[in-house]
Amino acid sequence: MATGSIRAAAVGGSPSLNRPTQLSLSSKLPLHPSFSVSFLPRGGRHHHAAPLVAVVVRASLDAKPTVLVAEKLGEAGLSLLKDFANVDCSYNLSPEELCTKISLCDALIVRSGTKVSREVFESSAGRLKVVGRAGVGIDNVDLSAATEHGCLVVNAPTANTVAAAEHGIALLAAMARNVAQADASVKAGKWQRNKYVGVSLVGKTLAVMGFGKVGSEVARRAKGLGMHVISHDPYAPADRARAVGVELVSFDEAIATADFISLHMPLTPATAKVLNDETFAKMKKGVRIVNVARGGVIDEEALVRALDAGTVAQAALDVFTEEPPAKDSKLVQHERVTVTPHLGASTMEAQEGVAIEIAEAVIGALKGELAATAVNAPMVPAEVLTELKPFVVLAEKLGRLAVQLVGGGSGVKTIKVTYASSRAPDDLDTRLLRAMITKGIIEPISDVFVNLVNADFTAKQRGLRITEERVILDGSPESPLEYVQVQIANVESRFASAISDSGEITVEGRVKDGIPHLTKVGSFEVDVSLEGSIILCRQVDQPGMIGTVGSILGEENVNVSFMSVGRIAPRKQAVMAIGVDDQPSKETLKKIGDISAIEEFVFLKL
Ligand SMILES: NC(=O)C1=CN([C@@H]2O[C@H](COP(=O)(O)OP(=O)(O)OC[C@H]3O[C@@H](n4cnc5c(N)ncnc54)[C@H](O)[C@@H]3O)[C@@H](O)[C@H]2O)C=CC1
Ligand SMILES: O=C(O)C(=O)COP(=O)(O)O
Repeated sequence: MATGSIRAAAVGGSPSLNRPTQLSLSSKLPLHPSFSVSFLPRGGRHHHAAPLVAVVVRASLDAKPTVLVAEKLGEAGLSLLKDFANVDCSYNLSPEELCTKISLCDALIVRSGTKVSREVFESSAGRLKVVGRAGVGIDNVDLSAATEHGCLVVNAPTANTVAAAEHGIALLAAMARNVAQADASVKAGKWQRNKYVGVSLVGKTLAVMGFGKVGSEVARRAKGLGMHVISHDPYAPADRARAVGVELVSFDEAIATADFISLHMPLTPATAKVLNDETFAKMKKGVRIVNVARGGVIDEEALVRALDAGTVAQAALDVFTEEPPAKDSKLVQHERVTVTPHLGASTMEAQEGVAIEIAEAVIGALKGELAATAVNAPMVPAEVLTELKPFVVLAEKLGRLAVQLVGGGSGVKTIKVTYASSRAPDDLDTRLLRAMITKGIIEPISDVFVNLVNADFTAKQRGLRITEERVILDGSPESPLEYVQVQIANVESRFASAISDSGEITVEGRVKDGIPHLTKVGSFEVDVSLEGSIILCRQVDQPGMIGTVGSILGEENVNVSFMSVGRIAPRKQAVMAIGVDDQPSKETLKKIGDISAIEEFVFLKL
């Protein structure tokens, strides 16, 4: 059976922030505290062969969530939101007003004009579960604080791409032909045809810095204008650039050879002030710069110096380090600078699209789905999710069981999870399972709400070290997993039999006909479906035990769903696992404990 390699990995960091650019699915995971997900068998709870149905349960059915829309959002998006939630459109809130309001909101929707700071998450006191950024750039949202507070951040990454690219091209052409300056001059009663002679675009080299969604659309359009387009993007696939007829080059080559530079990278620590005194000095004299990305990628004071020195002939800027910029900003007032007030995404079409995209993402997240555009949660593809659904439930329940077995104030620190599967390691994405085990372990012992967003962070914060191992089995890899084992090391147990021969609290489970089952406790093999709650008893194996315990429970009308006995050998020690639908009273549990053959027992809530 169990053969082959074992891979171990320690988990400690925050969840991956990487996500595929295209993803079209949502998972049903509890991201909102008033929502939970159950997977119920169709046609009765013990009809195990029946297909599973995912059911989203809202704890308080009358409590509509409240969504605060803090910046102007397209009507189509607002109307979707209003069908589902109480919508509070409050624009131009001060930071203090935002912090006050947020404690009454389940979701917040912003554009680039609202800083969603750590204070906002702290002020929400755990109620805020989703921040929707109606646009691309999430540099105005404190992602670390969101993650620490278990708050999902979603954006609308595609609907304004074309608008931003068109604005980039508009600025490029307007700058080259002095459109804004000439317009102001004519309106001031002048007719200065010689002063506003421009430069041509055709045949000039354009360096597109950042070959993502907007950058590639700008490149495509610039090619149509007859420009020679090169690009610098350390992460873009060369074949995607080649397909548009663009060569990817180094940063230095791009800035040194370009007649025009157009910026399309996100603002990150690596791109902050990437255009500065040093890099301006490497540029061709008379270079022209367009920025529709973020103001912070340019050192604005250095740009003023480069304009004054003639290194940079012109600049066209839609974005600024501080928005709005100071009225007396030298950069904004510069004669050879064309400016717009962050209009890249502002077309009727883009705003309609963005509003719908963000409304759907926020509603999905509030319903307990994981939106495709999540920024601070690991993404799990649709097919993987469908396959893993019953294992997701199993993982959480094993975590819950394992932690409830801890006793003696020993402190939970080291958790080992083993996944046994005939799949190759790369073929099994365990992030979701790890998050659910973490949820199962932490939630019964704290008031922290754990979800896919903050699971790794919360584990790290509590000093939990979770290591994952893979047991690779022979056989057909039809099912993603054979069993999952959760072990807690260096602890005592309330139920000594849960300690395996190797010294850890051990619980192991499998999925049978779509239903999660507990199949091992300590070194004892059992088989009980993980529904309702469980009583574990260690006893001397002898006839009549099942009947005795069953009738004590029956007296109190506690329905027994499953019973199974795992024993070392006939008439030796055995562990009996009893699944019960209801919680037995203390007296009933005491009566079970008083049965002379029962050496120890424990009641565990699932
Ligand atoms: N002015 C406006 O209204 C709008 C501004 N934007 C901004 O435009 C920028 C690009 O947006 P999208 O194309 O949608 O994003 P994207 O994520 O599709 O593309 C960004 C690209 O930049 C690349 N990149 C990352 N670090 C880089 C570096 N150090 N040097 C060069 N390239 C780097 C990435 O590999 C990626 O290909 C973002 O900052 C976004 O906020 C987007 C829409 C509207
Ligand atoms: O999507 C982006 O990154 C933008 O910069 C657009 O910003 P806005 O939504 O227009 O404030």
